[in-house]
Amino acid sequence: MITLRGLTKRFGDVTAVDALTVDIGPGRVTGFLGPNGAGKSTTMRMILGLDRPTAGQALVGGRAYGELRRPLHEVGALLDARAVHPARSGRAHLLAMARSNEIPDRRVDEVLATVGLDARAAAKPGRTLSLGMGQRLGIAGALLGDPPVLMFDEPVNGLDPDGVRWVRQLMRSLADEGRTVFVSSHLMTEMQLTADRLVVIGRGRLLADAPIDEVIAGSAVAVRVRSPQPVGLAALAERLTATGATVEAAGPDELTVTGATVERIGDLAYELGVPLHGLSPHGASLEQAFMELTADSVEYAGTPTRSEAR
Ligand SMILES: Nc1ncnc2c1ncn2[C@@H]1O[C@H](COP(=O)(O)OP(=O)(O)OP(=O)(O)O)[C@@H](O)[C@H]1O
Repeated sequence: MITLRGLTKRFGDVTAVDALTVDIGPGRVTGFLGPNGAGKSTTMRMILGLDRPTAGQALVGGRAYGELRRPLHEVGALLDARAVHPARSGRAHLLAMARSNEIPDRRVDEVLATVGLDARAAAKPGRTLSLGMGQRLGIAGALLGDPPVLMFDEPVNGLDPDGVRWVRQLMRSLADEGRTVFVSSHLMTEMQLTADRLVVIGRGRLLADAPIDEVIAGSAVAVRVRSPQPVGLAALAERLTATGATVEAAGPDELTVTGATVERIGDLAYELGVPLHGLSPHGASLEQAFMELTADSVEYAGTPTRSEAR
């Protein structure tokens, strides 16, 4: 469990992280999203004790990082895949980490196998590693102490499609083992496939902390409702209109509703005894939800080109 309480970081005039209060729980993959400069890396650095909060707390398993007796056994992190020693081999890098944390050497070979780095790749000096190999090495380092809490900053950066799929499966299996998995990414589609829950920030402030489906549903412009009973559908349309929603016929057995959530429409249909054969947010995607949520917190908004504006 990661606990943030009023977590704040200021760099001079810039408030990078602004009173962030959130719990990142075990047994699931929590995605960490925000536009460039939103404060994601600073938050992760504070959790790892690399930046000192201006105010508030960042706790891992109820303790500040500095109070953890055996940090590598409590939290593992991949923050920057390029942060490997240029001359040292991947294996030597992991061995050094292991030995300074009383972790047996054989664990190094275990984690190298887990991340798919063979003996030849693990023997290469850090400066010759591709970004993808660096990511795998960084993930191996995070897993070394077999910690219950794992944090990954942009872990699929530089990976090929096989690598991306592998990271996705790894996150899932780590969460299924009951671990806390906190992962940042710019890639919405990747988050949509990987995360169970999302924490979204903009200009350091919390914008959303909810299951991914809820974040997406919250932005749905319209909901499609299909029923084999035209009379029931008309009654449902009437009730929805009375509650302020906008209803349009989308076909003989289908309505398009705006201004009401999927849950609200489902509940009303149930109340009225109208059988539904379809109830789906239409056109909603995480990308769209993200754009709506963060519209006011983008630091450097570009001017949309004509094709983007459509
Ligand atoms: N050491 C520092 N000194 C001054 N300002 C900093 C420092 N580190 C971060 N910032 C500022 O704090 C804000 C948050 O930066 P941070 O890197 O945490 O954002 P991010 O969400 O990780 O962004 P990105 O997605 O671009 O990596 C930015 O405005 C950044 O310029």
